[in-house]
Amino acid sequence: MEAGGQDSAIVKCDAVVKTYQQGAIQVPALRGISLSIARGEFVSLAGASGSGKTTLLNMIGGLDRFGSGEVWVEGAPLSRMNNSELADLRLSKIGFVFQAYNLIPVLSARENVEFIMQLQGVAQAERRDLSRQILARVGLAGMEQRLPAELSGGQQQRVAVARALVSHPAIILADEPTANLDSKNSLELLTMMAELNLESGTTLIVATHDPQVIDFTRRKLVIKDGTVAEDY
Ligand SMILES: Nc1ncnc2c1ncn2[C@@H]1O[C@H](COP(=O)(O)OP(=O)(O)OP(=O)(O)O)[C@@H](O)[C@H]1O
Repeated sequence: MEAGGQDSAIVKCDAVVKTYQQGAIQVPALRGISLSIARGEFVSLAGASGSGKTTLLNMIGGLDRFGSGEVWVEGAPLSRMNNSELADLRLSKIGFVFQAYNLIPVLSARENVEFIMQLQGVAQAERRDLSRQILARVGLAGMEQRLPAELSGGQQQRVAVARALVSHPAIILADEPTANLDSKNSLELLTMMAELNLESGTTLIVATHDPQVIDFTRRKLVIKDGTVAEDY
């Protein structure tokens, strides 16, 4: 589907299939996912455990390869990128809020936020400035020097969101960002993400089981057995 890259979608998937190989067994995770997400949308990916939400985020984020179909990010087809091009795409366009990329425990909140910018080659003075601003923006002014263990779960998630946001990625992919948060902290985090979405036009794609998150997002894609079962 060559035209997939030409329209205004920031993320587009066409018939994406992903099968994991576990020893001799093939585990189908995505069985033909097609979707289109416009710039600036705030979308939840809902669905039962094992339905394929995390796998889909991994495909969109260029973290893993799909078997067939195509994923376009800002019009660029990921299947045609080599690993180093995928790494560039992740670093330049995508912010991740994933449990698997938790905060680095020996780095302060500020250092955690600066880490990605360091990889991106942002100069130190600018890193300081930007990390201070974004931490203030997520309500953590005065806590910049704290280690993750010295912050609450909700505050740690705010640092993770700040880290994902600091370099203004076009897209933020979040996997269960409210896991381990109570409903008050979840709502605060969601409100903050929604404000940032409106202010900066960042596209947010959030995989979740949490009904509070699903209610909150403007668009909901329900994933069932590796396909899009509902889009409303
Ligand atoms: N690395 C892997 N190797 C083998 N099978 C995998 C792997 N990762 C995921 N799967 C399988 O792929 C399917 C989809 O998994 P996925 O993690 O995408 O679901 P999910 O909707 O994110 O689930 P959850 O809500 O529990 O996180 C499941 O059957 C899962 O067991």
